[in-house]
Order: sequence, then structure tokens, then C-alpha cells
Amino acid sequence: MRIDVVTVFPEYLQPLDLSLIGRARERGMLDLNVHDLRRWTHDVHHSVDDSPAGGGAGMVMKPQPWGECFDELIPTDVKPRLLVTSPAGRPFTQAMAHELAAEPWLMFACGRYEGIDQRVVDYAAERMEVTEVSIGDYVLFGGEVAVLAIIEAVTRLVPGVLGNAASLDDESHNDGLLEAPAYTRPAEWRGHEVPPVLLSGDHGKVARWRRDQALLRTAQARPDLLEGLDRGSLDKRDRLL
Ligand SMILES: Nc1ccccc1-c1cnco1
Repeated sequence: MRIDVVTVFPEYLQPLDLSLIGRARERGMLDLNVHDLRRWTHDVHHSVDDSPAGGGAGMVMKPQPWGECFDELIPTDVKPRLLVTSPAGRPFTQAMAHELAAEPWLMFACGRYEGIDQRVVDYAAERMEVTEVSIGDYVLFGGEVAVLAIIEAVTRLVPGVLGNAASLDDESHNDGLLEAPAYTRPAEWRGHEVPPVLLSGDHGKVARWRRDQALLRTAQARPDLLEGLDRGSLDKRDRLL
């Protein structure tokens, strides 16, 4: 998978040099490139923003650098899927992570200030698939943090990036539920015990306990997820809870 990130703060993306993503890049599993948008500016101040048309507070990212960036990075015959991080975007979910993990080439445009001139999105949408995406209902200084979160969620689904693929099986949102609580040694710690079923060696009982805990946790913290759950995926015991 190829990923390009265009940002005015390339150093914000340095965490992508670390850990499993960094290793996947070294091994050639991820072709990930970070580009400074100011590379496509021509004035002495390398300006990327201007006053908002119609007035108002703040500044808007101007279209010219983005247009020249696309001209250089995107050939005529092969197009990336363009993700524009924005508070007004489509909510990012695990389902979208799976959708994006199937794409051969992703390009992320990190907005700053009051956003990117809308014509950048409209112009790009004439040439490639463009999705404005949000990681939540809150306001950040810019899109870089959102891009880090999305790239981590997506690349860990790319075969070979996550060492032990089994880790993908029992995690939150994978089966529509939040994951069960996790424990390790010692069996008792400061008056708190590991639930005895987890030490029983009975794999069937452990699996049932984890499923019950996942359902209870989801009902308490995210009842909305239960509404969206395919009822067919609930077995008879689930319905008793
Ligand atoms: N607040 C923001 C400001 C700029 C670019 C993205 C965002 C964003 C993305 N998801 C939530 O917020």
C-alpha cells in the first residue's frame, strides 16, 4: 500500500517512523511519504493561507499550492483515494478502516486554520474519489492528529503489518462489540483478583465469560452499538443478557 500525506507540519507525522508502522515501511510493506505543502508555494513567506472570502475570523488554506501538489504527485492514469480530514467529514469507523485498507493508494490532505478552500475538494473530486473524514465531534488545530489515527487504524489491517494477525480477532469493534476486560499476572493485586473463570483452564467458559463481558460493557458504554448489531449474530445465550 502507498500512502502520501500532505501537511504544513511534516514533523507532526514523525510517529509514523516508529514501531510497527516504521518496521512495515522499512520492510517495504508500506510506501509512506510525507510532503510539506510549502514545497508548492513560490512567495518569500511560503504562504499557504489567505483571508476568508465573505469575511470572518481566521484564515483559509488557499487552493494554488494544493493544485500544484496534485499536479506533481498524481499522474493522469493512476489516482489515489483522497482523504481530507475535517470536522465536517464522514465519521471514521472500523468499517471505514477496513474499506480504506483495501485501497492500493491513499492520499491524505491535512487541513489547518479554518479549513481548505472548498474548490480544492471539488476540483479533486472531478479526478479521483474524495472523502472528507472526521475522527470525532471536537475541534483540533489541524488534521494531522486525525491522519495519524486513521493511518494507524488502517495500516494495522494491512496483511503482514501487525505481527500476530490473531490480535485482530478479539478487539473492540471487530464484532460490533467493545472488547472484554483484560487481565494478566499476578492472580491477586492490591486486593483485586483476576476473575477465577480466567484461571479455570476451561476455554469454553472463558469464551462465554468474555462474550458476556463484551455485551455488558457495550450495553453500559455504547448502547448505540447494540442497536446497529445484526441480531442474527447474537446466540440464544446472548439474548438472555
Ligand atoms: N478539527 C479539525 C480541524 C482540522 C482538520 C481536521 C479536524 C478534525 C478531524 N476530525 C475531527 O476534527
